[in-house]
Amino acid sequence: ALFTVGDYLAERLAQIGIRHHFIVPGDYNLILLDKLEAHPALTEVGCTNELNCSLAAEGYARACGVGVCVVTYSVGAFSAFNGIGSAYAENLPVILVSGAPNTNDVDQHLLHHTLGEHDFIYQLEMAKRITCCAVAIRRAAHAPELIDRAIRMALLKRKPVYIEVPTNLSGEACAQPGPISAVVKQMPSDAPALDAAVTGASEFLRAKQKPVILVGPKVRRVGAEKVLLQLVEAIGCAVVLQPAAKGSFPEDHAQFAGIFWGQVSTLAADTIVNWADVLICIGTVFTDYSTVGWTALPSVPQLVADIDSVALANPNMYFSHVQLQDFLVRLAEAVSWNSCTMTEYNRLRPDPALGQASRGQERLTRKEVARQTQLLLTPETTVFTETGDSWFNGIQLCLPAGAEFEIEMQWGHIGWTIPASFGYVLAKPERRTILMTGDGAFQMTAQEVSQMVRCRIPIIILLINNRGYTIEVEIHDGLYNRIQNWNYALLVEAFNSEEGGGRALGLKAHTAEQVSEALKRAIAHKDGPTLIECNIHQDDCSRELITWGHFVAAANSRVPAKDK
Ligand SMILES: C/C(NCc1cnc(C)nc1N)=C(/S)[C@H](O)COP(=O)(O)OP(=O)(O)O
Ligand SMILES: [Mg+2]
Repeated sequence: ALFTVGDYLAERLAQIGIRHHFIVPGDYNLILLDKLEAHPALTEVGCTNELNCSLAAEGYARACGVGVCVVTYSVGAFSAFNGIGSAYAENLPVILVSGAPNTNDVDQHLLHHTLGEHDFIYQLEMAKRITCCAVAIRRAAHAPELIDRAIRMALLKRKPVYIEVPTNLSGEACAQPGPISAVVKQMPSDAPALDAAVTGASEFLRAKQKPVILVGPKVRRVGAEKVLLQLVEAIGCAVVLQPAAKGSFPEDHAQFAGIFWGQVSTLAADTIVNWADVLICIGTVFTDYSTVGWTALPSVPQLVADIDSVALANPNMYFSHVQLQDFLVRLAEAVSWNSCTMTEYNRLRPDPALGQASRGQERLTRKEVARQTQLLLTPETTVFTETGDSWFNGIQLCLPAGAEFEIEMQWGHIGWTIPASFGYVLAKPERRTILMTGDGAFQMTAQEVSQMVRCRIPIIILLINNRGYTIEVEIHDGLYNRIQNWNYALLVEAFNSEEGGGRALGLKAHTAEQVSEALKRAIAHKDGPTLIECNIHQDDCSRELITWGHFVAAANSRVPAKDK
């Protein structure tokens, strides 16, 4: 049979480890979808809309390192751009493939699913702004070079890419692909830079007494968790995590000293950070949200190890092209033991707060839901926490060894957990996946529960119904933070169809007793998702959210600088 452009793309996707591709069909991508579906290693997964399609690919990339979503031109791609923004912000290689108009029509005719003008490059130009590489195939002969370039850049930069395929090229003859090693080969560190960075860093640290390691969200993105552990155990110092890095270091490790989040830190992490005389920042990202409105920007000198660079505070030096993995391994060999901050932290470590169980019939509280969620956690559990008070409830969880934690703190798209967990579970079906989401968030992407039913995915959705946008209320309230209340339990059961698929189970809980009953049923329900609507009072939110909200509101309301 003829080997085509669509076959080339299918083969490359399979070769980089893709086993599921997320799609919404449209007349510009149907031939391409046929070619992808024809590949034995690829399984097509339909999504209810392109926002969810791109977020499902983002969640898939969290589980297996790369994801792909295939949409139609403009009406599809514009919605998918939001999930691509998340992939960019979260350093995830997601490949956005968009169908496009027939090449014969370009600059000749006006076409549907376009802006209705003789302009066929606007989408490519938009994609360039939110990806590390955007290509549009205009002739079949160019397909191999363009496809390989885009995929290679996605894997090298850990950022999304864009590939535009006109509807009449997918089925055109195309060269066969050469070895995938040429596409996936990583760039090794520059040897002199690596040597100098390690020497400089170990001298810099030798001159310090109280080192603390601060782990950021990028460590997991380059798979550096194991070499991080080597460095941690070579120094012996206290280790704290940024909130978006939760899950990338074992919380049962003796050196774990909590989540550092300024005034809303856990386990007194901020006290040891404030005592340190040097912070070893590994894969860290300091934003208004992660620094509690800039009130928790560390002020001590830092050694900053990023994805492919190292920066020292003294001497003030910068080393580019030093891969994080290489640097951590070499630094672990070079550093000397210094457990002084660990000794000090062990004196500061707060006693474990034993959540008091509420009595069965009392009105349900946020704390009680968090307490019962904690009891659910096992080494096989993955927790997705949504932007909202769920962030603060999730961050407080103590993860047993092996438990995984996903959060989208940089992009912060409410509703992300539903499609992202759907994508994630397709790549990691063996894990028990639990979502902590809010009523406002759920209303953004609820349709994707329908695909969990269709694919019989037993995700447990803990929907905290506090009647509105509570984070926003705590930052700055107004009528706009009120939303229409839904019958969430009834809604998910509307996705059950006689024509097949699994079954969604919708449960309501108003008391502690009802939550524990519902959780027992959720764990037993394997043939599809279970949504447990946890009804709590609208003012019942974490004190951390209130504290954090005050500082973020203050940061948001700074008057313009004079010279602007
Ligand atoms: C509206 C908005 N943020 C603005 C926003 C608006 N649109 C998108 C896509 N993402 C966003 N973060 C946020 S955090 C709501 O409080 C979320 O409400 P909910 O899901 O109900 O959670 P809480 O009640 O715990 O806050
Ligand atoms: Mg809410």
